[in-house]
Amino acid sequence: MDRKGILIVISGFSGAGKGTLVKGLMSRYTNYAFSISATTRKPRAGEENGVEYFFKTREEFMNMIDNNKLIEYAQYVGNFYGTPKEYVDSQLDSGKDVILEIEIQGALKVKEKFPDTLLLFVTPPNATVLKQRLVGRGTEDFETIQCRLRRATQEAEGIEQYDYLIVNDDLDECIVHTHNIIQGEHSRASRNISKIEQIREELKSF
Ligand SMILES: Nc1nc2c(ncn2[C@@H]2O[C@H](COP(=O)(O)OP(=O)(O)O)[C@@H](O)[C@H]2O)c(=O)[nH]1
Ligand SMILES: Nc1ncnc2c1ncn2[C@@H]1O[C@H](COP(=O)(O)OP(=O)(O)O)[C@@H](O)[C@H]1O
Repeated sequence: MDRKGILIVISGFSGAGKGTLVKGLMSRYTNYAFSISATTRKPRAGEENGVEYFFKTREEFMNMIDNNKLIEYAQYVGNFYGTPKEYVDSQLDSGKDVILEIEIQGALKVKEKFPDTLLLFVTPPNATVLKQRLVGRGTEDFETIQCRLRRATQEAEGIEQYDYLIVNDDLDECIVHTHNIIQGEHSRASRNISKIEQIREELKSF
Protein backbone atom coordinates (compact mmCIF):
# COMPACT_ATOMS: atom_id res chain seq x y z
CA MET A 1 0.00 0.00 0.00
CA ASP A 2 1.49 3.34 -1.02
CA ARG A 3 -0.28 5.42 1.60
CA LYS A 4 1.89 7.87 3.45
CA GLY A 5 0.68 9.36 6.72
CA ILE A 6 -1.05 12.70 6.98
CA LEU A 7 0.26 15.50 9.15
CA ILE A 8 -2.56 16.84 11.32
CA VAL A 9 -2.38 19.98 13.44
CA ILE A 10 -4.83 20.38 16.30
CA SER A 11 -4.94 23.88 17.77
CA GLY A 12 -7.39 25.60 20.05
CA PHE A 13 -7.78 27.93 23.01
CA SER A 14 -6.27 26.84 26.29
CA GLY A 15 -8.97 24.76 28.00
CA ALA A 16 -10.85 23.96 24.76
CA GLY A 17 -10.15 20.26 25.23
CA LYS A 18 -7.33 19.65 22.70
CA GLY A 19 -5.42 17.35 25.01
CA THR A 20 -8.57 15.44 25.94
CA LEU A 21 -9.54 15.07 22.28
CA VAL A 22 -6.08 13.85 21.28
CA LYS A 23 -6.03 11.28 24.11
CA GLY A 24 -9.45 10.07 22.95
CA LEU A 25 -8.27 9.71 19.33
CA MET A 26 -5.14 7.86 20.40
CA SER A 27 -6.96 5.43 22.66
CA ARG A 28 -9.80 4.67 20.23
CA TYR A 29 -7.98 4.39 16.90
CA THR A 30 -4.69 2.76 16.04
CA ASN A 31 -3.33 4.72 13.10
CA TYR A 32 -2.39 7.88 14.97
CA ALA A 33 1.01 8.86 16.31
CA PHE A 34 1.18 11.78 18.74
CA SER A 35 4.15 14.08 18.42
CA ILE A 36 5.40 14.89 21.93
CA SER A 37 6.60 18.49 21.96
CA ALA A 38 9.56 19.94 23.79
CA THR A 39 8.77 22.78 26.18
CA THR A 40 10.40 25.04 28.76
CA ARG A 41 7.11 25.08 30.73
CA LYS A 42 7.29 23.41 34.13
CA PRO A 43 5.40 20.10 34.40
CA ARG A 44 1.91 20.26 35.93
CA ALA A 45 1.00 17.85 38.72
CA GLY A 46 0.68 14.41 37.10
CA GLU A 47 2.59 15.31 33.91
CA GLU A 48 5.57 13.11 33.11
CA ASN A 49 8.65 13.80 31.03
CA GLY A 50 8.29 12.03 27.68
CA VAL A 51 4.51 11.57 28.01
CA GLU A 52 2.79 14.96 27.71
CA TYR A 53 6.00 16.85 26.87
CA PHE A 54 9.76 16.62 26.88
CA PHE A 55 10.48 19.15 29.62
CA LYS A 56 13.62 21.16 28.83
CA THR A 57 15.63 23.97 30.37
CA ARG A 58 15.84 27.12 28.29
CA GLU A 59 19.43 26.24 27.40
CA GLU A 60 18.49 22.74 26.26
CA PHE A 61 15.66 24.18 24.17
CA MET A 62 17.98 26.74 22.54
CA ASN A 63 20.40 23.90 21.69
CA MET A 64 17.58 22.03 19.97
CA ILE A 65 16.88 25.13 17.85
CA ASP A 66 20.58 25.62 17.03
CA ASN A 67 21.00 21.96 16.05
CA ASN A 68 17.98 22.09 13.76
CA LYS A 69 16.10 19.47 15.78
CA LEU A 70 12.72 21.23 15.61
CA ILE A 71 10.26 21.52 12.72
CA GLU A 72 8.88 24.67 14.30
CA TYR A 73 8.80 26.42 17.65
CA ALA A 74 6.94 29.31 19.22
CA GLN A 75 6.59 31.25 22.45
CA TYR A 76 3.34 30.98 24.37
CA VAL A 77 2.60 32.88 27.60
CA GLY A 78 6.26 33.08 28.61
CA ASN A 79 7.43 29.60 27.58
CA PHE A 80 8.90 27.97 24.48
CA TYR A 81 7.25 25.03 22.74
CA GLY A 82 8.56 23.11 19.71
CA THR A 83 8.00 20.03 17.56
CA PRO A 84 10.92 17.54 17.36
CA LYS A 85 11.60 16.70 13.73
CA GLU A 86 12.92 13.14 13.80
CA TYR A 87 9.86 11.42 15.27
CA VAL A 88 7.44 13.16 12.90
CA ASP A 89 9.48 12.23 9.81
CA SER A 90 9.83 8.57 10.82
CA GLN A 91 6.15 8.12 11.70
CA LEU A 92 4.91 9.76 8.49
CA ASP A 93 7.26 7.56 6.48
CA SER A 94 5.89 4.46 8.19
CA GLY A 95 2.34 5.46 7.17
CA LYS A 96 1.03 6.76 10.50
CA ASP A 97 -1.09 9.90 10.68
CA VAL A 98 0.85 12.23 12.96
CA ILE A 99 -0.95 14.60 15.32
CA LEU A 100 0.72 17.85 16.37
CA GLU A 101 -1.11 19.59 19.21
CA ILE A 102 0.36 23.06 18.74
CA GLU A 103 -0.63 26.73 18.78
CA ILE A 104 -1.39 28.89 15.77
CA GLN A 105 2.04 30.42 14.98
CA GLY A 106 3.57 26.96 14.86
CA ALA A 107 0.59 25.65 12.88
CA LEU A 108 1.13 28.25 10.16
CA LYS A 109 4.86 27.50 10.00
CA VAL A 110 4.13 23.79 9.56
CA LYS A 111 1.58 24.55 6.83
CA GLU A 112 4.18 26.67 5.02
CA LYS A 113 6.74 23.84 5.14
CA PHE A 114 4.25 21.04 4.42
CA PRO A 115 1.29 22.46 2.45
CA ASP A 116 -0.64 19.15 2.69
CA THR A 117 -1.00 19.52 6.46
CA LEU A 118 -4.58 19.33 7.74
CA LEU A 119 -5.26 22.22 10.13
CA LEU A 120 -8.00 21.64 12.74
CA PHE A 121 -9.11 24.22 15.29
CA VAL A 122 -10.94 23.01 18.41
CA THR A 123 -13.35 25.32 20.14
CA PRO A 124 -15.68 24.89 23.10
CA PRO A 125 -19.38 25.64 22.45
CA ASN A 126 -18.97 29.13 23.95
CA ALA A 127 -16.58 31.33 25.95
CA THR A 128 -18.33 30.68 29.29
CA VAL A 129 -17.72 26.94 28.90
CA LEU A 130 -14.10 27.70 27.97
CA LYS A 131 -13.52 29.61 31.20
CA GLN A 132 -15.30 26.90 33.22
CA ARG A 133 -13.08 24.20 31.70
CA LEU A 134 -9.90 26.19 32.24
CA VAL A 135 -10.79 27.01 35.85
CA GLY A 136 -12.19 23.50 36.45
CA ARG A 137 -8.96 21.87 35.27
CA GLY A 138 -7.33 23.47 38.30
CA THR A 139 -3.82 23.51 36.84
CA GLU A 140 -3.18 27.25 36.54
CA ASP A 141 -3.38 30.15 38.97
CA PHE A 142 -5.77 33.07 38.39
CA GLU A 143 -3.18 35.26 36.67
CA THR A 144 -2.10 32.54 34.23
CA ILE A 145 -5.75 31.81 33.40
CA GLN A 146 -6.25 35.51 32.60
CA CYS A 147 -3.16 35.47 30.31
CA ARG A 148 -4.47 32.39 28.52
CA LEU A 149 -7.91 33.93 28.02
CA ARG A 150 -6.31 37.09 26.59
CA ARG A 151 -4.22 34.89 24.30
CA ALA A 152 -7.45 33.17 23.19
CA THR A 153 -8.75 36.54 22.01
CA GLN A 154 -5.71 36.92 19.74
CA GLU A 155 -5.91 33.32 18.53
CA ALA A 156 -9.56 33.77 17.56
CA GLU A 157 -8.37 36.19 14.85
CA GLY A 158 -6.55 33.40 13.01
CA ILE A 159 -9.22 30.71 12.90
CA GLU A 160 -10.10 31.32 9.23
CA GLN A 161 -6.69 29.98 8.27
CA TYR A 162 -7.66 26.51 9.49
CA ASP A 163 -9.31 23.85 7.33
CA TYR A 164 -11.96 22.81 9.90
CA LEU A 165 -13.48 24.21 13.07
CA ILE A 166 -14.35 21.42 15.49
CA VAL A 167 -16.81 22.20 18.29
CA ASN A 168 -15.93 20.16 21.37
CA ASP A 169 -19.27 19.94 23.17
CA ASP A 170 -20.02 16.24 23.62
CA LEU A 171 -16.57 14.62 23.81
CA ASP A 172 -17.47 11.29 22.19
CA GLU A 173 -19.12 13.01 19.22
CA CYS A 174 -16.13 15.30 18.89
CA ILE A 175 -13.68 12.37 18.78
CA VAL A 176 -15.68 10.52 16.09
CA HIS A 177 -16.24 13.70 14.05
CA THR A 178 -12.51 14.54 14.09
CA HIS A 179 -11.58 10.99 13.09
CA ASN A 180 -14.06 11.14 10.18
CA ILE A 181 -12.60 14.42 8.95
CA ILE A 182 -9.11 12.91 8.96
CA GLN A 183 -10.28 9.76 7.16
CA GLY A 184 -11.97 11.92 4.51
CA GLU A 185 -8.67 13.67 3.97
CA HIS A 186 -7.09 10.41 2.83
CA SER A 187 -9.44 10.42 -0.17
CA ARG A 188 -8.30 13.76 -1.54
CA ALA A 189 -7.17 13.46 -5.16
CA SER A 190 -3.96 15.40 -4.48
CA ARG A 191 -2.93 12.79 -1.91
CA ASN A 192 -3.47 9.94 -4.34
CA ILE A 193 -1.33 11.00 -7.28
CA SER A 194 0.49 7.67 -7.51
CA LYS A 195 -2.83 5.80 -7.65
CA ILE A 196 -4.06 8.14 -10.38
CA GLU A 197 -0.83 7.70 -12.35
CA GLN A 198 -1.15 3.94 -12.11
CA ILE A 199 -4.69 4.05 -13.55
CA ARG A 200 -3.56 6.43 -16.33
CA GLU A 201 -0.85 3.95 -17.28
CA GLU A 202 -3.28 1.01 -17.23
CA LEU A 203 -5.80 2.89 -19.38
CA LYS A 204 -3.15 3.28 -22.12
CA SER A 205 -3.20 -0.47 -22.74
CA PHE A 206 -6.91 -0.54 -23.72
N1 LIG B 1 4.09 26.02 18.35
C1 LIG B 1 3.96 25.04 19.23
N2 LIG B 1 2.97 25.09 20.14
C2 LIG B 1 2.86 24.06 21.00
C3 LIG B 1 3.71 22.94 20.96
N3 LIG B 1 3.33 22.09 21.96
C4 LIG B 1 2.28 22.65 22.57
N4 LIG B 1 1.98 23.84 22.01
C5 LIG B 1 0.90 24.77 22.36
O1 LIG B 1 1.28 25.56 23.46
C6 LIG B 1 0.11 26.02 24.11
C7 LIG B 1 0.25 25.84 25.60
O2 LIG B 1 0.28 24.46 25.93
P1 LIG B 1 0.12 24.01 27.44
O3 LIG B 1 1.03 24.82 28.31
O4 LIG B 1 0.27 22.53 27.49
O5 LIG B 1 -1.35 24.49 27.83
P2 LIG B 1 -2.84 23.99 27.47
O6 LIG B 1 -3.09 24.22 26.03
O7 LIG B 1 -3.68 24.85 28.33
O8 LIG B 1 -2.93 22.55 27.86
C8 LIG B 1 -1.06 25.24 23.52
O9 LIG B 1 -1.74 26.07 22.60
C9 LIG B 1 -0.38 24.09 22.82
O10 LIG B 1 -1.14 23.63 21.71
C10 LIG B 1 4.73 22.91 19.96
O11 LIG B 1 5.52 21.98 19.82
N5 LIG B 1 4.79 23.98 19.13
N1 LIG C 1 -16.17 17.74 25.77
C1 LIG C 1 -15.87 18.04 27.04
N2 LIG C 1 -16.84 18.12 27.96
C2 LIG C 1 -16.54 18.45 29.25
N3 LIG C 1 -15.31 18.71 29.73
C3 LIG C 1 -14.29 18.63 28.84
C4 LIG C 1 -14.51 18.30 27.47
N4 LIG C 1 -13.32 18.30 26.84
C5 LIG C 1 -12.40 18.62 27.77
N5 LIG C 1 -12.97 18.80 28.98
C6 LIG C 1 -12.30 19.19 30.23
O1 LIG C 1 -11.88 20.54 30.07
C7 LIG C 1 -10.61 20.75 30.70
C8 LIG C 1 -9.63 21.29 29.66
O2 LIG C 1 -9.34 20.23 28.73
P1 LIG C 1 -7.88 20.02 28.13
O3 LIG C 1 -7.94 18.83 27.27
O4 LIG C 1 -6.87 20.06 29.23
O5 LIG C 1 -7.76 21.35 27.25
P2 LIG C 1 -6.56 21.95 26.37
O6 LIG C 1 -5.60 20.82 26.12
O7 LIG C 1 -7.19 22.46 25.13
O8 LIG C 1 -5.98 23.07 27.18
C9 LIG C 1 -10.19 19.42 31.31
O9 LIG C 1 -10.51 19.42 32.69
C10 LIG C 1 -11.04 18.39 30.54
O10 LIG C 1 -11.32 17.26 31.33
